[in-house]
Amino acid sequence: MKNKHYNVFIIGSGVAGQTAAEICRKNNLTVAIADNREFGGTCANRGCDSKRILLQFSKLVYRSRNLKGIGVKRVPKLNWKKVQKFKRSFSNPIPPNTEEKLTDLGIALYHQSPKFISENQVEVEGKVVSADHFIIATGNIPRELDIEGKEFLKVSEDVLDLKKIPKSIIFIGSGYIAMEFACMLATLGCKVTILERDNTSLANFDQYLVKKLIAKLESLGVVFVFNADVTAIKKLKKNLKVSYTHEGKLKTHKSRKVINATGRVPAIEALQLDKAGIDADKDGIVVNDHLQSKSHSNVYACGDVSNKSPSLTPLSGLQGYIAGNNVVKEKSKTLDVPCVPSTVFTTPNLSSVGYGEEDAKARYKNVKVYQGDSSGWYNAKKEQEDTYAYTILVNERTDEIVGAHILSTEANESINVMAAAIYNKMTVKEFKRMMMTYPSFGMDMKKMMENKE
Ligand SMILES: Cc1cc2nc3c(=O)[nH]c(=O)nc-3n(C[C@H](O)[C@H](O)[C@H](O)COP(=O)(O)OP(=O)(O)OC[C@H]3O[C@@H](n4cnc5c(N)ncnc54)[C@H](O)[C@@H]3O)c2cc1C
Ligand SMILES: NC(=O)c1ccc[n+]([C@@H]2O[C@H](COP(=O)([O-])OP(=O)(O)OC[C@H]3O[C@@H](n4cnc5c(N)ncnc54)[C@H](O)[C@@H]3O)[C@@H](O)[C@H]2O)c1
Repeated sequence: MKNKHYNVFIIGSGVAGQTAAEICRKNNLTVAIADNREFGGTCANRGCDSKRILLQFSKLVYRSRNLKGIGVKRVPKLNWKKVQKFKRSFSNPIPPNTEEKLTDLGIALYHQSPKFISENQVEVEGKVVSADHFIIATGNIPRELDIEGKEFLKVSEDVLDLKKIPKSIIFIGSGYIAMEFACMLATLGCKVTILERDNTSLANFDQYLVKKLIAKLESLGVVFVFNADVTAIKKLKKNLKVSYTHEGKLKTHKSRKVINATGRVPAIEALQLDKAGIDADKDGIVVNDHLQSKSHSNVYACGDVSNKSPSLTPLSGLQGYIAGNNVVKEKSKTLDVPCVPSTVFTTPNLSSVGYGEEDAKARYKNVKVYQGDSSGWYNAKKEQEDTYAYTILVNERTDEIVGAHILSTEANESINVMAAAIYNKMTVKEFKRMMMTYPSFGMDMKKMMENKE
């Protein structure tokens, strides 16, 4: 078997792996990167980017429907084949472009899953490769459901590649993935059923807003079954039959497709981490604030696969930057993330940054909760949108904004203003002093923080 040696061997070519690889290479280290799928990672190939391209079409249909009869004559009919072609015009070039970029930087590429065979060696493509440092950036993969008929389950990337809108679909789970796709497919005429094990959706989001989002999706035809425990899937002639228990009774529901949206887990199984003494738990590879493995100091982990959550693209990029720099100069960077904004890209968006109500109340003695329904406000009414609401949390002692949660058609953008405010420890008074454009959802946020009594 041939032997090779690099200063740094990186596993995974998503945003985390690529960011780390570029930093190491630009600092004149010899670098190799391995991926067992198409280069470029989840977000660009089969996640965020492709999703938002598809969602803009269902949003167009949704918004035209709201304005039908008051200026819009006909709701647009989509040519799904062309929508998919447009999506592929973004995703197809990702793997060759990524490979070209990395090769041009002088980085060696491997197209297989490496396996650790010792503390500083992996076996890949028939070679034994050793390295001074390893960076593991393998991301997350869909959680496997161990039920009868699991071979009939599809996952998020199958939804992204749908050749046509199915007549009916079941999502198991109601987190980010299920809610976004359920919204898209229901808007486009698919009968959507959600079977959720918990008693609510999006458990980590503000539940005052989640309730309103569930009601919105129900108005689009989505059927939610909470406290449902899926036990089996059986193939019928055209449909799949899902069996589940609900309130102590065994029930069944049929649909054309069944999507496993029960969460994503760290992609570590193929790596033989035990051979190198690298510790991992259910959240991923156990790392310190320098993203260095706690059990093996020459190994770093970054992105979704590290045990530092949440699993979102901007945080993976940041972690790749930290891991890469720490390989170049040990302990030069520390992960310190004050607040990470995120959005569930339903229509309307549910966006969140900073503390939730419960955590804010645990952290601060007195928390002022500004909460309300803004569906009667100009910005919602002009779009004929019936769902617009907010929860904003303020530390009463200092007047500092500590959390913001918004459900609106533009929440994905307006939450970034709130992220800047929280990051810079702005008080309500300072926030209100800022000039903003008019009319805008930004201006609305000042009004949200008015005392009603
Ligand atoms: C449908 C969907 C929608 C999403 N939408 C959003 C969104 O709107 N906003 C957001 O912020 N985040 C979103 N995410 C999450 C986001 O995609 C991830 O947080 C991000 O891509 C993680 O980047 P990463 O580099 O850590 O991992 P990844 O991008 O997953 O890269 C890991 C790479 O490692 C490779 N790999 C895995 N195992 C091995 C192995 N054994 N050997 C070699 N290579 C391996 C994989 O093939 C992959 O290329 C979404 C995810 C999904 C699935
Ligand atoms: N807009 C975004 O930023 C975005 C979009 C998609 C995905 N993501 C990332 O991908 C991750 C995975 O998304 P996801 O939606 O798959 O997971 P999730 O963790 O957000 O939600 C999973 C849901 O499935 C439920 N569940 C778990 N096991 C179940 C079972 N056996 N039966 C029924 N329900 C079950 C959970 O209670 C939960 O509600 C997210 O956590 C996020 O990090 C982000």
